[in-house]
Amino acid sequence: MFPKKDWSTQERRALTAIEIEANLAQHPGWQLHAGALEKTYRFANYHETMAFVNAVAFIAHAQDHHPDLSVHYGRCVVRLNTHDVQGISGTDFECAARIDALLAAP
Ligand SMILES: C[C@H](O)[C@H](O)[C@H]1CNC2=NC(N)=NC(=O)C2=N1
Repeated sequence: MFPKKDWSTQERRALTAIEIEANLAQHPGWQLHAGALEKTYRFANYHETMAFVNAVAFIAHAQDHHPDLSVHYGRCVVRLNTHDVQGISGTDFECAARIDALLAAP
């Protein structure tokens, strides 16, 4: 029903610490924490938080890249890493940008 594709244009390899720093500078609010990219999104209430969570799940399915989500009443913590390279890849940053775009002003 929902399209799924190998969407990443990124080479599947672990980025170096310098590459991660350079990418973080282009992705406001994201930081490296315990081996993953992490960002906390805040919302007015549970309903808004869950709307965000469901939109992220839709992206994750379509892109076959699935962030860990920690869901709270007015907050969702998103964590991204790439299992097969045991690190952070360009795919993680691409996914981070797509999640941020959900909340960008039209
Ligand atoms: C086979 C499949 O593409 C992989 O297992 C995908 C699935 N979703 C994933 N999600 C995340 N966050 N990292 C991965 O490395 C990953 N790998």
